[in-house]
Amino acid sequence: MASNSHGLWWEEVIGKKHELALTCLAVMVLPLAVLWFKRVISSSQKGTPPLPPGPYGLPLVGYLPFLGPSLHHELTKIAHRYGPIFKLYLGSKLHIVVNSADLAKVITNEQDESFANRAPHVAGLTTSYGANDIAFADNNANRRNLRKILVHEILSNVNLEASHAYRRREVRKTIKSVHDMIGMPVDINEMSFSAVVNVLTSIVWGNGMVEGTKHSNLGEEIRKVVYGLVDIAEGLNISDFFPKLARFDLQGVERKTKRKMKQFDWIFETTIEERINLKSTHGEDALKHEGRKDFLQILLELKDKKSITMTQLKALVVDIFLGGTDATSAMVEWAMAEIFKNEKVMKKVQDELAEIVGLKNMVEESHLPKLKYLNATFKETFRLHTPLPFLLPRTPSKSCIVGGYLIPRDSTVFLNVWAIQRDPQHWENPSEFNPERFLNYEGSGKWDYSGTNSKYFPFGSGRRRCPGIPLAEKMMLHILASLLHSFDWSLPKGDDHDLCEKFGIALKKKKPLVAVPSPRLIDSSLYM
Ligand code: HEM
Repeated sequence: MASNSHGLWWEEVIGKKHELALTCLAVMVLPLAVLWFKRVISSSQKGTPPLPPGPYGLPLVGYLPFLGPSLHHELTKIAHRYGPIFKLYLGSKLHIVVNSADLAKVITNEQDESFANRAPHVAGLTTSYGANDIAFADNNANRRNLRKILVHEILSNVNLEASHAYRRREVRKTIKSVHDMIGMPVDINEMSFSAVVNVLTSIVWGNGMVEGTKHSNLGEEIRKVVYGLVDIAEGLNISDFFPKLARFDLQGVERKTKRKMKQFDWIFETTIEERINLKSTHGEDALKHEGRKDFLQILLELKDKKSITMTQLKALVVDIFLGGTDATSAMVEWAMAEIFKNEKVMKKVQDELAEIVGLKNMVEESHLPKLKYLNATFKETFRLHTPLPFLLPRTPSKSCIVGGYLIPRDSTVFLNVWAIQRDPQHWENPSEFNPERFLNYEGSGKWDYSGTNSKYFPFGSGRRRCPGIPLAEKMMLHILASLLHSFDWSLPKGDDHDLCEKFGIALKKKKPLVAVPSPRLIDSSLYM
C-alpha cells in the first residue's frame, strides 16, 4: 500500500514535469514553427523555388562527420540517392553538388557569368596573395586582365612555339636521368613532377637566371617549395568549413603556407633583383639571341608599363606552378598506370611511336599531334581519372535558379565532373578503359579539352576554364611519349598493380606507381 502510494506520488511528479517540459517546448517551438510556416507560404506565394534536396547532417557540423576520405566517391553515392543536384552543409557552409551534364551546362554556359566567382580555401587565399591571381580571385576586372595576359601574351602560340627549346632540353634531361636508373625502380609521379617543375622553371626564368647566379639549381628550389605547398593544402582544414574559426588557424595551415610562401618570395626577390642588375638589355638580348623573352621578362615589362602590380606578377607565377605541376604529373602517372594494365593499349601506343617517331629518334614536339592513339589514350585517362573531380569550386554572385532549385548567393558549387564523365547515360561501359572511344568519333575536336562538350570537361568549362591547356598538353604528351618511346617498362616483382585513388589537390594514385625501365632505342647515344 505504501509503495503504491509512493508510486502514485512519483507518477504525479513525473506527469507534472512532463507537462512543464511540454509547455516549455511548445512555447519555444511554436514561434519557430509559425516563422517557418510563414516563410514557406510567402516563398511559395512569391514563387521562390526550394533549395535542392539533400541528406540531413548534424547541427553545427552538417554532413562533415559522415564523409570518408574519398569525397568524389561519397558525393557521387549521394547523387544516386538525391539526383542530379543536391545540397549538403559541410560545417556551416552550404554546398551544392551538380552531377549531370545538362545542369553543368546551365552553370558553365547559360549562367556562366553569375557563377563566375570562386570560393577559395584558406591555403588558396594565402598562395594567391589574397586572391590577387587568376585561379582564386572573383570574376573582377583585375582577374580578367591577368587572364588575358596569361592567354594572349604568355601562352600565345608564338611564345609557346618560341619556348619549345627549353621544354625539349628539360625533357631530354629527364630521359637521361631515367636512363641512369636502368634496371632500378623509378617513382613515376616523382620523376614527372621534377620534369614538369624544371620545364616550367626554364620557360618562366629562361636561361639567364639559371646559370651563374645565386640560384645554381633553381628548379630544385622551386620543386621543394611547390611540393611543400601541395602537401600542406592536401589535408582537410577546419577553417574552410567554419569561417568563424578561421582566425584561430587551428591546424596551422595558414601559418605553414605563409612560411612556404616566404621562400617563394625570396626566390622572386633575388631573381628579379639579379634580372634588373642585368639591366633591361636582357630583354633585348633574349629577343636577339633566342628569338623570345622568357615569361618573367614579359611580366616585368608589363609591370613597368603599370599593366600589372608586383603582387599580381608573383601571384600569376605561383598560379602557373601550382596549376601546372601537380595535375600534370598526376596525369602522366595515371596514363602510365592504365597503359601498364592494358597490354593491348601498350602495344598500340608503342607501335604508333615506332611508326611516327622511329626507334632511331627521340620524340619531338612536332610528332605529338600525329600520335593519334596516344592522344586518345590521354583523353580516356582524363575521362576516368580527372585530376580535379569538382574542378575549382565556383560561387554565385547572386541567388540563381538551376534545375528548378534555388542556389543561394555565396554557396559553394561543386561541378562533379568525375561523375559526369562516368555517367552510363553518356558513356558505354563507363568504367572500362577504352581509348578507341575517342578515336571512333567523327572529328576528334568533338572531344577536345575546350570544355564545349558538357559530357567531357576535365579542364573545366566557360569563363573559368583552365587557361593553361596548350602548355599542359604539350608538357604531358611530350613527357609521356618520351618515356614510352625511350624505354620498355616492367613492374617490380610481386607488385600488385592496383588503380586505387587518393583524393587531394589533384586526384592521385593511392599507391605511387613504381616501374623499372630498360632501354628501347637502338642507338644508345640518343640517351646522352
Ligand atoms: C594537366 C594539367 C592541368 C590540369 C588538369 C588543369 C586543370 C584545371 C582545372 C580543372 C581548372 C578549373 C577550371 C574550372 O573551374 O572550370 C583549372 C584552372 C586553372 N588552371 Fe589549370 N590545369 C592544368 C595545367 C595548368 C597549367 C600548366 C597552368 C598554367 C600555365 C594552369 C593554370 C590554371 C589557372 C590560372 C586556372 C584558373 C582559371 C580561372 O579561374 O579563371 N593550369 N585548371
